[in-house]
Amino acid sequence: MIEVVDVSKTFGDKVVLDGINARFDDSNTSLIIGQSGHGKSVLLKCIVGLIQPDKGKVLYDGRDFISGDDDTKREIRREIGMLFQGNALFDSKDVEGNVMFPLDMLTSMSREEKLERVNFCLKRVGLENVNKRMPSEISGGMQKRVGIARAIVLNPKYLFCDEPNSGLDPLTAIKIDELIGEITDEYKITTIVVTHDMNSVMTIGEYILYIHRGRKLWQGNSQTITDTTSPELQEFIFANRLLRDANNQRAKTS
Ligand SMILES: Nc1ncnc2c1ncn2[C@@H]1O[C@H](COP(=O)(O)OP(=O)(O)OP(=O)(O)O)[C@@H](O)[C@H]1O
Repeated sequence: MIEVVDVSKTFGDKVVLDGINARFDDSNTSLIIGQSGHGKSVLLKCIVGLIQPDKGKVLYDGRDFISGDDDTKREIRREIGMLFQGNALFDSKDVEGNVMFPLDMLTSMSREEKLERVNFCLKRVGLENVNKRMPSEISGGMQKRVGIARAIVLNPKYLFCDEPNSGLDPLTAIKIDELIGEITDEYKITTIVVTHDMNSVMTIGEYILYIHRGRKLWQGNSQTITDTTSPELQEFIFANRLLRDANNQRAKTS
C-alpha cells in the first residue's frame, strides 16, 4: 500500500500540487487522471522520489520515502518497477538485453538464472521467441510488453506506469491495460497508472484519483465515475463523445 499524505509542491510562484491525500492499495490498479498540466506527472514523480515535495509524506507500507534514512529509501527503490512513457528501451540492446538490464545492475544472479527469469517474464507478457530482436524490429504494442517485462523482472511490490498506452491503437491499448491489471492482481502489486485515456479509466480503474489544478477533486472507481456531479470531472470524462452519448442514452432509459 502507498499512502500520500498532504503532499504539496510549488515551482516558483505556481502551486502545482496542493495538499494531496490518497491511498493506493495492493492488488489494485489505481489511476491518476486529469487534464494536461494539472499535476499528474509531478505527483507521480513525488511518489517515486524524483521530485522532493515541499510538504507532506509518501509512505510505502508505512515506510517514509521522503524523510526515511538512506537504507529505507534504497530498500523501497529496489521494490519499484517503472514502465516509462515512450518505453525507454535501449535501442542498442535486444529484447533479452533490455529485460535483463535490471538483473545485471541490481542482482548477483548467474547468467542462467537471469535468462530463466527473463524468459519467464517475456512469456508472462505474451512474448516468446523474440529475445534476439531489436526494439526497432518489433511493433509498438510489443515494445510496451517488453517494457512491462522489464518493469516486473525484479518482482516489484510497486509498479508505476506513465501513460502506458500512448501511441497505441485502441485495441492494443486495451490489451496492454488488461495485462497491467492481470499482473497487478496475480502478483499483488500496488500499481499506479497516470493516464488521460478514458478507455483505461473504464477498463482498469479500481481506484481513480482525479487531479484538477493540483488538487484532488474526486476519487472513486470506474463504476462510480460516470455518476459524478463535479462539472470539471464531467467535462473531462465526456470530452469523449461516444461516452457522452452512451451516458445520455443511459439517462433516458433509466
Ligand atoms: N521541473 C519543473 N519546473 C517547473 N515547473 C514544472 C516542472 N515540472 C512540472 N512543472 C509544471 O507543473 C505543472 C504540472 O505539470 P505536470 O507535468 O504534472 O502535468 P500533467 O498533468 O502530468 O500533464 P500531461 O498530462 O500533459 O503530462 C505544469 O504547469 C508544468 O509546467
